[in-house]
Amino acid sequence: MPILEGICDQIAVAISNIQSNQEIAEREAEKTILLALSEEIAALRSRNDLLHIVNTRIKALFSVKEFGIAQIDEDQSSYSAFVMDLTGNITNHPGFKEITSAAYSVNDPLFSRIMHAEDPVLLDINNIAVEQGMPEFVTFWKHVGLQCVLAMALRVGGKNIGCVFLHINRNETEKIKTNLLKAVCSHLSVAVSNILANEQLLAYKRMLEMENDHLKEEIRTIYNFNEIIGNGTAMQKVYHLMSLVAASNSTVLLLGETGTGKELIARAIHNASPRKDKLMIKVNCTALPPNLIESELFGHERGAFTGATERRIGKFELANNSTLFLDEIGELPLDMQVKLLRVIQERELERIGGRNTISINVRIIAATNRNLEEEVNAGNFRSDLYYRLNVFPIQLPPLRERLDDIEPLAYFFLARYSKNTGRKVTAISSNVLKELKAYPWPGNVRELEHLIERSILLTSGNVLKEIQLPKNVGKGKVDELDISYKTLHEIERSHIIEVLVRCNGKIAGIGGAADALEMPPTTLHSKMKKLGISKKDYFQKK
Ligand SMILES: Nc1ncnc2c1ncn2[C@@H]1O[C@H](COP(=O)(O)OP(=O)(O)OP(=O)(O)O)[C@@H](O)[C@H]1O
Repeated sequence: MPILEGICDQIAVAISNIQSNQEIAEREAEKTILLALSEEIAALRSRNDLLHIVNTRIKALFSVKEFGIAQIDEDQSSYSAFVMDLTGNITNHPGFKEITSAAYSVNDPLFSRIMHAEDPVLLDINNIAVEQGMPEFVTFWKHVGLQCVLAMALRVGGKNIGCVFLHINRNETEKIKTNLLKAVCSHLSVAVSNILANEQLLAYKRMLEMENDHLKEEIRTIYNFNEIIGNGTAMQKVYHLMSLVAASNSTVLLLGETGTGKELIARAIHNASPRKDKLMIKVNCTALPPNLIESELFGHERGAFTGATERRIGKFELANNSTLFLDEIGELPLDMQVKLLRVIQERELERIGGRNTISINVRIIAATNRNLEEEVNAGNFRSDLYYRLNVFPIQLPPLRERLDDIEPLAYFFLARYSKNTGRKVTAISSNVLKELKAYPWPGNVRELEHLIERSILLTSGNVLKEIQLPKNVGKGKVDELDISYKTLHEIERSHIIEVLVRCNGKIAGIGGAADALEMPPTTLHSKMKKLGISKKDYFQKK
């Protein structure tokens, strides 16, 4: 017998060894599963990601037929579905949608039991009494014939955040490894918590984006920047700066290439300022010969100089309690720069030939397409005036850097000039839009405006299918391009027209354009004839 006992002992040891080895192997397998799961769970961001992982990994692990994860809602008094398995037949039952979209009280007897348990709770659905306060989905479970549901609380840092429900067949319940299920649930808890945090972040982001859109809209409407077209990033920056400076009295310096909308922006700033009830006064510093600029800006008394037959109020005085827009400030002659600086600093002026000092309250907006810093370094612009003007610079982007704005601008001008010309051109072909976006626009928005105006006149149907863009225009410096953009003939013509406008159309005699241009009236007449300048050019402009 002792031999038999010995054999039995050895068999027992062998069985025990086999069992231990099996357990070790199983534990190793579980560890591998959990490790893989934890890596996947760390990477997931959305409910769909979670659904995918549960469907592909966890379901098979515990022979789960269907599953659902519930979350405790923000108010902490109810719970509702976080994710639902939609792959099984249960989804086809009437009432599934209502049951899974409802919220239930965290104090119901079923949920309380799950939340207070440390281990998974096995629910035999047939035997659950539908007592008072039981959530409605229990009746639904009975109705659709679920056998057993294994429920386990989800917790993060000791705090209940929801629970998982696993539908399994009765004969599978024995095989469930409680410790593995608990470990999986702790991973699921982290996943649910991460997803909720991520969703909250996205919600904040969306809210901020909406607020931002709203603020942008508010800026555009309150400050009435509506007539300015273009909503791209570059223009958004401009609108933002405009809204910051509009209400103040600060001097604004608008910088940007020709035709980028400096005057438009100056008007919008004025219209958004407390001075909006008075007209903004504009002075174009290139339009007048040096000897007229001073009188233009500061006015003159009668008899102050030859030709001063009347007292003249200068633009500075006209702009009192309003805004003075000094366009092309970079062209102002050096001696005028000194005078301008003095008036800006002292806030008072004297008319030419006058004896009284006149106090003025003027807000200055200056604009230039020159690089004023370079002009200062070259000695063409006084540094002290530059610092006085450069209080709040706003740089306007060239059109070639605002590709997103080209289409809305083109349509804006299409609507404007179709209306003006009585044509019904309502669309722009995609080829034309492509061409517009590829062109470097040395003359910026003004050039686009003129091109659309011209093209409308040449179009017969209601779609703009052809445009004539200048050839061989590179992306070089705009100053260089300007030369090819405006001919000498055009410059001379527009300069003479400007002077005629200032001189009220008077050509000869004291205060006449010939005098201002320092040429005999006969020469001016013949030049006007050659350049095709007629009365309508300078009287209409006024
Ligand atoms: N964003 C815009 N939306 C609508 N129209 C615009 C826009 N920018 C410019 N324009 C139009 O383009 C033309 C030229 O604009 P504006 O005269 O303001 O440019 P500018 O930069 O002052 O030109 P310059 O430097 O040659 O004086 C105007 O008819 C103006 O209304």
